[in-house]
Amino acid sequence: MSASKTVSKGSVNSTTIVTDDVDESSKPEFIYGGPFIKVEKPSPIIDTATPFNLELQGTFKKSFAYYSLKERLPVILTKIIDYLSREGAKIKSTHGASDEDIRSYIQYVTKLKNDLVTNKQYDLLTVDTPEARRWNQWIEALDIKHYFTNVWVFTECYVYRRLREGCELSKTLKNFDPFADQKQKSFEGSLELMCIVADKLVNMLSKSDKDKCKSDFVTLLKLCLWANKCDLSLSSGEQVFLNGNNADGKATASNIIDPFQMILDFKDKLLVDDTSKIVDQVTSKAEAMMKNLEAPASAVDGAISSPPETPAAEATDVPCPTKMTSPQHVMFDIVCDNAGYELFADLCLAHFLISQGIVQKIRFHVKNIPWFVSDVTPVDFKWVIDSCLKASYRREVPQQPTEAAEGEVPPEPEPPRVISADNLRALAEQWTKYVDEGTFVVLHDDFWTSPHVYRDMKRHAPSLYRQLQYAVALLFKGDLNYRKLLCEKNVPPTSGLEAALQGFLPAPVIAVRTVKADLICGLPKGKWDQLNALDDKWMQKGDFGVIQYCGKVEPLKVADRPCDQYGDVCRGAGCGPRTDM
Ligand SMILES: O=P(O)(O)OC[C@@]1(O)O[C@H](CO)[C@@H](O)[C@@H]1O
Repeated sequence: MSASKTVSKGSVNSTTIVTDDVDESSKPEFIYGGPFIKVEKPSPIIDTATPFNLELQGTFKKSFAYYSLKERLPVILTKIIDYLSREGAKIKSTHGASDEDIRSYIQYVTKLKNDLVTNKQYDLLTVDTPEARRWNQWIEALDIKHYFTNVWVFTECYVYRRLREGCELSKTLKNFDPFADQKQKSFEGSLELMCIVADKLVNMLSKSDKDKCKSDFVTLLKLCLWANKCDLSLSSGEQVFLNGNNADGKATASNIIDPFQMILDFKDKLLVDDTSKIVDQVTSKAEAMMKNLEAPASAVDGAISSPPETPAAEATDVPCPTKMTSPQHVMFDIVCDNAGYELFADLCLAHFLISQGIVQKIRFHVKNIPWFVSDVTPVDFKWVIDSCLKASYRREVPQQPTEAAEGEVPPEPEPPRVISADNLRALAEQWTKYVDEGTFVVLHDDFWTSPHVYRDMKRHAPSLYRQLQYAVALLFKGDLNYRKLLCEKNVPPTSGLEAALQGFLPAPVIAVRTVKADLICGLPKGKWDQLNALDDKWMQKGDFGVIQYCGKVEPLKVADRPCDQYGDVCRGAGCGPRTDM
């Protein structure tokens, strides 16, 4: 490891990036009463991969966390700086910002990047909001407050939270999303894929027999999985093409990329496939819940579907969640990941579940603030549906001519295949209705943009935990959710999901994720070694995927803590009419 820091030019638009090792061992230190002298301190960086059963962190030099903090995240920050410099005029006119506002944000991001690459201690947030104060308490409670030395997920979340703070501190940039353009471009680049999927989805929506329904449900789960390849944080903002190789990934004049065909082509890359179990369990649990809702409360074994002693409750009031032990609706929850094509795929699954009558509501959990470049925010949720609604697309693809047998007249050429946005627009129209009538509910709890792993949700966000307990199942999309489900711990790859969740059991968990970080569970014995032998970077590329299920659930009892809104005076109802329970 070099004794002194070297600074070299980074690859992105000539912005300077510190590219040597994070090395704290040779910093001069002041000894009281003496001159500045060199004090050798042990380097925090260890030349190894993350050992099993430890949390991922940037100090393991052979881990993706190290590479990510050293190379990827600084590039993401540099791109924001470049974007602000390049598109300053546009940003100023959209947000009514001044040159000074843009300059201040650039300075803010530049300092953040320098602090990251030199492994400084986290700064406290300076905005004064209850949520920022909570962040500061979490930071203050840490034993280790350095970017590389603390747990990777904390550092990454902290960096995205700080990016937000830069906007919060500005008078004019409060609604600025530094990733909005990238998300938009990625959506536009996937338009043809969405048209192709929409054309097939319309044939899955009319009420079908049990077998077809099951096979379509399985297919849509797999569609959702491979849509998770389209993640702009892994690619540092570059557009991702679905069939792997970015250069070859574009559809050409005569070639169509069909996401349904990809499901078949990628069969061997799906390392854990619990889809059949998921479909059986979700459908039977949903059926049981539906019966429960239809039956009068007294007829249902032990279930209190409305709270006891609620004389003043309005018929339209939803009982207080602290007392309610069964939900008001049969609901399926999607903890979303990326906007654009991935959200589109989630909406397709949601639409299918509603139209087949499997559940009555879908709750989409999204991020409150711009997050990991391409994660869905409430604004993104709306523009994705609106953009589908307005989509205009048409391409005629010539069909391969059929060969004529020797001596026979060649058959008439097939007419070209027409790919258009007609069905896409029709679907989006229905999604708009679903949103308006509350069949699709968009929720954005602050917990999703906290640095906490899901084991700790009950402690940090008890109301959210309780809210999740009413779901038939929780579909966690993507790699970041997976890391938080596994408590950011490099568990032995053959350990089961239930053990890895460490007690996070609000409702059945479905984890759907392409592998983009070096942790995994549920693999068959020997598989991990076999994949490592073929490519030691296989866990960093998003080429492989898992669809995993844990059906173990903690029973939902009357809460032992008072109602969030009314405390001890809560009479069981009166928390206001809610659509999300
Ligand atoms: O959650 P997603 O979108 O599937 O992936 C998020 C991701 O790009 O971000 C992390 C690093 O920034 C990685 O774990 C992962 O590759």
